[in-house]
Amino acid sequence: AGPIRFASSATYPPFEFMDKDNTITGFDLDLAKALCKEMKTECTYSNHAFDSLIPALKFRRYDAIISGMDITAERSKQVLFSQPYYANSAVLIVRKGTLTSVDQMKGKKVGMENGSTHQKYMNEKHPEIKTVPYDSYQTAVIDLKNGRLDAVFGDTAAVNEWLKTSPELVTLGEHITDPAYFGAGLGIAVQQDNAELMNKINTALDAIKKDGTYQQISHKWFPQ
Ligand SMILES: NC(=[NH2+])NCCC[C@H](N)C(=O)O
Repeated sequence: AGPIRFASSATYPPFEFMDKDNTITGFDLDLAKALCKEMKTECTYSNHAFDSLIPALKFRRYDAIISGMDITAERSKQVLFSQPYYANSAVLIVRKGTLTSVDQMKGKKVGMENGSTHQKYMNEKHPEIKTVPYDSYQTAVIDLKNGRLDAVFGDTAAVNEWLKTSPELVTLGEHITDPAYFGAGLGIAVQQDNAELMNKINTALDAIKKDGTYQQISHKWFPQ
């Protein structure tokens, strides 16, 4: 067997992004590397657009997806998910001094990544809000800053990262954890018929949680 081919959409710091040297990095990458070390397997890491990650996995271009991906019932019809490796919630961000309550979002434009659970949630739960799909969250945040969007909706952990470098942005409203849309956390996905690899990944996850490697990686990317 060849290396395990991991794919991530590297536009979502701190989970996955391109560093200054154009190398794919982040919490998910460190986690995948620790798992590969634990499994004593060679692995490769590729950058791929979020909305076609699952199709590319199904076409066997990759063996595994690690991409800040929510474990949802709908995706579980197409892929096999690992145990959750990170708890998630979602939140809106706006420019400071603009909107102060979610009720004011009616008719406003909110951006999110195409194919994300955030997009589906907004479309179904808030038809009164206009959703604008983006290839990546990075572009959506740029458009929020320059006024083309009124808000962006994403994972709290990713949003917190954008807020660090964008003092003009602020969260709006409560953190949302609707399991019908956001599932029970983030998971690694493999092809549905690859239970063998999934067992290895879950066993390796248990091992790196037990020996402290997971906590070390988590502390590096999510310092408290
Ligand atoms: N690497 C990324 N761009 N990830 C976006 C993930 C968004 C959201 N957590 C989802 O599962 O739909």
